Amino acid sequence: MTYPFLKGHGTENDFVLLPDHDGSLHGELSAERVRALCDRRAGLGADGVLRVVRSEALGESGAEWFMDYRNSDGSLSEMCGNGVRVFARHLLDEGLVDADRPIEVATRGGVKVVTVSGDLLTVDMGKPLLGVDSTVTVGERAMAAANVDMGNPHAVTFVDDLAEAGSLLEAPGHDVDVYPHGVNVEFVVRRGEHHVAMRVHERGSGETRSCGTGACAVMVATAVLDGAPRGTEYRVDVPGGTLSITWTDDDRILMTGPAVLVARGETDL
Ligand SMILES: N[C@@H](CCC[C@H](N)C(=O)O)C(=O)O
Repeated sequence: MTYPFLKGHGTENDFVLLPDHDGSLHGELSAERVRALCDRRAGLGADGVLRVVRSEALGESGAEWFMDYRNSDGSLSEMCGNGVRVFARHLLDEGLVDADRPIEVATRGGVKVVTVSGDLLTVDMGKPLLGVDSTVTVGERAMAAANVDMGNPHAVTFVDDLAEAGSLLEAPGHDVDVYPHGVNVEFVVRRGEHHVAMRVHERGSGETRSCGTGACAVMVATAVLDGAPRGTEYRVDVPGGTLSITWTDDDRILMTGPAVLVARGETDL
């Protein structure tokens, strides 16, 4: 069976997009197929898959389009911040939405609203939830970590040097009582006023070059430590680029960054 695909990325967090407007792929997209698509040697290679489907085809409501996100190991996640921007870029390129109007994208973590300004897209990521702090471990070393839920779970730990995260070939250890469904772990260093840099180990995908929800969690944890007033914009550098993030007066997180599509073709699913 051949199937159309696109390849895109947001700050080098890369995705295979599968346009499936009528939802006919539903039973076909097994975890095994997702792993095969994301395989960087034997497949197309990606950190995750974005299935582009009309909500009504899934019996969902809330927005016309639903982002069915899968990690590269085939697992589901509630949300993908970079993915939402790339998803919206695809809808724009295909003329399926209007750049002058807010674009609504339903996700397992609720409806996200995207606005467009040239090459940059801003996502209203919703309200962050601060949970119980815990520790993450790298090798023998335990590090205190802030707990920020951006629709998906994050543990944010501050370090003096990003090399302290180690190779990240293996997932950092985490407290399973605090994160029973696994966690994305961010390591953060200060770069300047309202400016940080991070590395991330993503649940289900390993180390990636960017994580949008992770960058938002990092911004929230940093702003709390700083006692920063609402409305302060933070710059969060990731290995694949830079995201700008603001915590608004009405307790919402706005994330701005690029999203590009780089290829299209057909794949043997
Ligand atoms: N890269 C994404 C997050 C993808 C989901 C994550 N791995 C999880 O399992 O929660 C982003 O840009 O937010």
